[in-house]
Amino acid sequence: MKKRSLPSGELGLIEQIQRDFATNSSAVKLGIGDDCAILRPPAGCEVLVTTDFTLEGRHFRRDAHPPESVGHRCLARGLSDLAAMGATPLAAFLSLALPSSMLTKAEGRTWIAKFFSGLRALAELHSVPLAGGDTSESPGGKNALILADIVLIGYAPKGKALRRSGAFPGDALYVTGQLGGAAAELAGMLGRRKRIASVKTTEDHPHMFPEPRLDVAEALLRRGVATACIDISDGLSTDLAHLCRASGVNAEIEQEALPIHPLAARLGAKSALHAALHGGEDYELLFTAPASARMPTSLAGVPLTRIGTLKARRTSQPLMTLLVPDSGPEELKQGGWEHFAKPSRNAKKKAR
Ligand SMILES: Nc1ncnc2c1ncn2[C@@H]1O[C@H](COP(=O)(O)OP(=O)(O)OP(=O)(O)O)[C@@H](O)[C@H]1O
Ligand SMILES: Cc1ncc(C[n+]2csc(CCOP(=O)(O)O)c2C)c(N)n1
Ligand SMILES: [Mg+2]
Repeated sequence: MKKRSLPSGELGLIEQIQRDFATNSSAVKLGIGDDCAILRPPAGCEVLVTTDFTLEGRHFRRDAHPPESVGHRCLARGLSDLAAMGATPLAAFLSLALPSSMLTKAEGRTWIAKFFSGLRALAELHSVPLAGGDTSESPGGKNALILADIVLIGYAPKGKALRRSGAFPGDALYVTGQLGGAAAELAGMLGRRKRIASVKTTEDHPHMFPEPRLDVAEALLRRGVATACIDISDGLSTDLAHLCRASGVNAEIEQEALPIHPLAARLGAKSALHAALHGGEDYELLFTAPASARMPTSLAGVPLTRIGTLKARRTSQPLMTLLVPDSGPEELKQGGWEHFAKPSRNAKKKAR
């Protein structure tokens, strides 16, 4: 968002957003400015919709996260859900509640401008128009928080969207990219005394600037090989459990096959494994394909790693098993992020 015309009040901010996100996308027949947007999905496609909160104190901290990262991650969360189903983005909608001081004070206005510049950079990268939203003053006076909700509308050819429920016993299990990097970077950020003032590049920042795997998902859909898919937002162990339950299968993971992110590897073997299995917010894809399918080592420039195999559902056996080298199979418990868990549970997991 350009700094020359700083927003004043709700209408000023909306007009600024309208100017900065002007679009000539043929998918948006009517964008920001009326009671509803009018979208035009391509013929022969189904519409996919997802929504995600970005809440101060829960998903980011104003004293730890650069505002560009907050804007980027706000959109990335929704784009990653579209990628998980093989969908192509059509438009985004942003609902934003801001403390009133953020519009009246220069520091607050700068924060808002940087938030939007982070969001817009990712939107431009993936050609996603911002077609609407809502703006409100968040309650709480001096203690008011920044609350954002992003809605993503996407499309996929009729009947082709990938689901969590399509996997079969015997299928191979793959992940994109590397695991544990987001948790490792976040732990480093929360351990610092001051906010990171500016970042030179969005590359190699798995927590601050995750890269939603839209291109990989599109390539998977084109190849028609994936049977099921989910994105890793809450941690591999938790999201794999969702896929297993939805597909009615058990899973076996080979610990040694897990592609550990270098930032996690630096924490030492035990913490690195914990970050990779339970860390969350890596926004990589976890997908399945018949074991006989030929899978390339990378798709759309992103490495693919086979990390395990699905088994027939047996309630007498654990839903998920970890094959540990030199020790044998262990039950893999669902240990990722959970809202409403006791604060110490999620916090302890980060510190370990
Ligand atoms: N308050 C709600 N009302 C209706 N449906 C909801 C509500 N909260 C979640 N859901 C639905 O429950 C399902 C799982 O939601 P969840 O937020 O856990 O998605 P996810 O993709 O696993 O996680 P993430 O939020 O990290 O993307 C989705 O279909 C979602 O639309
Ligand atoms: C300040 C701060 N503390 C902790 C975390 C970690 N965290 C928050 S929500 C979440 C899971 C995904 O969220 P959701 O289930 O809402 O999609 C994770 C791993 C963070 N990002 N910022
Ligand atoms: Mg998801």
